[in-house]
Amino acid sequence: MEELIIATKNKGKAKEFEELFEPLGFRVKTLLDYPDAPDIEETGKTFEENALLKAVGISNIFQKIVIADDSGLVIDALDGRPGVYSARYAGTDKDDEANIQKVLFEMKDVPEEKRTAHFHCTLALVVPGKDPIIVEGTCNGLILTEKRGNNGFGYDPIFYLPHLKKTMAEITSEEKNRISHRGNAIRKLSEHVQEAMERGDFLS
Ligand SMILES: O=P(O)(O)OP(=O)(O)OP(=O)(O)OC[C@H]1O[C@@H](n2cnc3c(O)ncnc32)[C@H](O)[C@@H]1O
Ligand SMILES: [Mg+2]
Repeated sequence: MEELIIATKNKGKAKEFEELFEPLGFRVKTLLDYPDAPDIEETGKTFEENALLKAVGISNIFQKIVIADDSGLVIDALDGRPGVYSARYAGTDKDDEANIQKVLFEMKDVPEEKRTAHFHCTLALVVPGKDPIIVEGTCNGLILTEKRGNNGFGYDPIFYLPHLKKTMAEITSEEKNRISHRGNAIRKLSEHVQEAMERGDFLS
């Protein structure tokens, strides 16, 4: 079985990558399996720049095929914030609760029809010695005024999917993978990964 390294330390993302890539015949490893891997600073101004920084940085260390995910919540009424700063919006890195409370506070006077938002995911696939491949996925929704549901991670409890009448934290991970920004991006990328496998890029 081919091993795929995902350059993430986010447990929620790691679970979704496993669920989406393992049925395709890959053994998914993340940086949670390599605790000594360095933190790559996300100094980019776009999702693409940060995804590339993480994928290239980790691929250079392991000399293996690496995928990185840079993602976030883009809220129209907040001019696109938190955007690339989604993980650290409230200051400390990856404090989901503080990030949600900051968004809810900033959105407190925004009427329902203006609470539109989307999740964005950019994936970078780096095969050593080859040009990187970039794909994107999005998922549209509305920002609620309070949290609902316990599944998922990050901003899922305040991200409402009107067609399902549920938040991203009230649906199962199978349902989330079918419709999410990450699911959509991974489905696009999986074709490139299969092609790399057929070319023999995984043999090293
Ligand atoms: O950089 P890595 O190690 O992959 O993990 P991270 O959590 O820092 O990931 P990002 O830098 O890409 O920041 C993305 C943030 O956007 C939010 N986010 C991304 N995808 C999400 C999803 O599917 N559901 C809810 N929130 C999400 C969440 O707050 C993440 O921490
Ligand atoms: Mg990050």
